[in-house]
Amino acid sequence: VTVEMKSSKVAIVRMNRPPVNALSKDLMHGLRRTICDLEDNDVKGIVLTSSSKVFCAGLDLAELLNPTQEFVSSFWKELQGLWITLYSSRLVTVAAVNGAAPAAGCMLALSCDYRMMSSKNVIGMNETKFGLFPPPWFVELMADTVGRRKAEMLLLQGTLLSTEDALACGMIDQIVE
Ligand SMILES: CC/C=C\CCC/C=C/C(=O)SCCNC(=O)CCNC(=O)[C@H](O)C(C)(C)COP(=O)(O)OP(=O)(O)OC[C@H]1O[C@@H](n2cnc3c(N)ncnc32)[C@H](O)[C@@H]1OP(=O)(O)O
Repeated sequence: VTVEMKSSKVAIVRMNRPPVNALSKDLMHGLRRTICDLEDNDVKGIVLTSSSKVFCAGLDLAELLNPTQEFVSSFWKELQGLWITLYSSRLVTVAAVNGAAPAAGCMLALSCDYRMMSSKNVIGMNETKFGLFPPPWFVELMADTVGRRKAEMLLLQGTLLSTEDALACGMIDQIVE
């Protein structure tokens, strides 16, 4: 995770785990620590974005291949901790979605106060496409953002929306070129 101060009050927080910012346990820990440190330093707002062409590919599936029970438990704790920290942050949080944002990548964006997204990208929770279902708090985030029925349809079908369709249903707030 890298931090660039745009002024004394606004920080650009970039996920920097090539090639796709898959959320490993370490990346989730680093993100949470970064947000907490900025909160402790009188910063007012952050822009969460990526240093590569993918915003965030969601959870690191490689780390979740044949894990021990202990690892899954600590991974899950880190995921929940990151979500609670970002969602409930006192900072003004803006997601600048500058690449694909599937699954937990979408969760990160939906946990922010405002979402802008570049065109020709995709965002959504596609877990059902590979036999998983998003955790309940992912579901609530989506329902709070786009409405319950729309969320049900998107989540059941594991739909990834284009930037334009995401704007049309309120999943994002603005398209930025
Ligand atoms: C304990 C938890 C239990 C349940 C949780 C349920 C909730 C789950 C939430 C999730 O987030 S699951 C993850 C869902 N993510 C995806 O479906 C995204 C999959 N990836 C893609 O669609 C694409 O990779 C892309 C993000 C659109 C980027 O495409 P691009 O063409 O730019 O890159 P490429 O596909 O060639 O990938 C490069 C490289 O990265 C590896 N990769 C991609 N995604 C992941 C990932 N999520 N985890 C780990 N690794 C990933 C991919 O395999 C390539 O690796 P390689 O170069 O070694 O082949």
